Amino acid sequence: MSSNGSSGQHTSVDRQTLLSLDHIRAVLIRLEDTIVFDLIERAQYAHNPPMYAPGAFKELREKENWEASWVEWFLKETEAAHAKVRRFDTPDEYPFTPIEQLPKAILPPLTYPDVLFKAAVVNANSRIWSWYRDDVVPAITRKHGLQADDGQYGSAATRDVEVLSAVSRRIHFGMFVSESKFQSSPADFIEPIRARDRVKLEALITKPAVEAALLVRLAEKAKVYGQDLDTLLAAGKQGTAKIDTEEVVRIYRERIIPETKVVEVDYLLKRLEGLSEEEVANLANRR
Ligand SMILES: O=C(O)C(=O)C[C@]1(C(=O)O)C=C[C@@H](O)C=C1
Repeated sequence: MSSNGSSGQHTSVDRQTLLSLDHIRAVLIRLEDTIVFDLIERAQYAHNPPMYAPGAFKELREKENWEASWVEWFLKETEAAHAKVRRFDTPDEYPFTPIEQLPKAILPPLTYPDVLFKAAVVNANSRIWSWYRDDVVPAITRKHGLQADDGQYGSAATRDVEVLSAVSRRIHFGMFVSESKFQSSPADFIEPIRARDRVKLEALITKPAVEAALLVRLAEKAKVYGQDLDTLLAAGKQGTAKIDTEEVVRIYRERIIPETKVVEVDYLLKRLEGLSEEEVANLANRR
């Protein structure tokens, strides 16, 4: 959700656009490209297990007083710079580092249109980090050998931070999807929210045709973006693909889409928090 950069202190996209499902889905589709490219970038390097193990580098412990992993330290360093330029002031960006450990923005805050219901905002980054570390990284780097280590800890961590940022943004966009769906028919959601009925809420937000089309499109993107055009053009034969198409599709199917749905449902469960009976009744009567 970029700002217009002017001194007017307003952002460029209005509330109605932000809540339009077409706009939201266009953002999600664009993020597919970013995520596929970022995965390809990370897949150039080996798994490098020490990067993900807490306390694995004595230099980090001694020089930076940092006991967690190398990648988490680099996330904190990167996010500290980004916090200063207001990245986490926008309603679609959430840090992996606890916000209280990050510096304040240098410039005064921008005003964003009130789109999300503030009390319902969720942060899924600790779960995203766990499955990225334990599943995504080993899967996309398997071609270098199981648990292989090429010592490229800086380059690989830079790519990790890029993948994690794009995946996190994509997943937290689920809150905009939820708000949009809620606004279009609040009455359908109120009862399952009050009954804490996750299954019913998940059924209300799930669109199997959208998911199916996404996975088909994604397979094509992974195939096209991951092909070795240099070998094809120079030698007239297929080179080695830069990424396993099926792995990219699996990561979306088993991780990214389900996590987006968890965020959507978690958001909805908190969507009525702090509202009076009258306010909920008004929502229920809105068509
Ligand atoms: O596009 C939507 O309606 C979404 O809720 C997003 C999304 C996704 O993660 O891509 C998640 C759930 C739906 O079943 C379809 C797609």
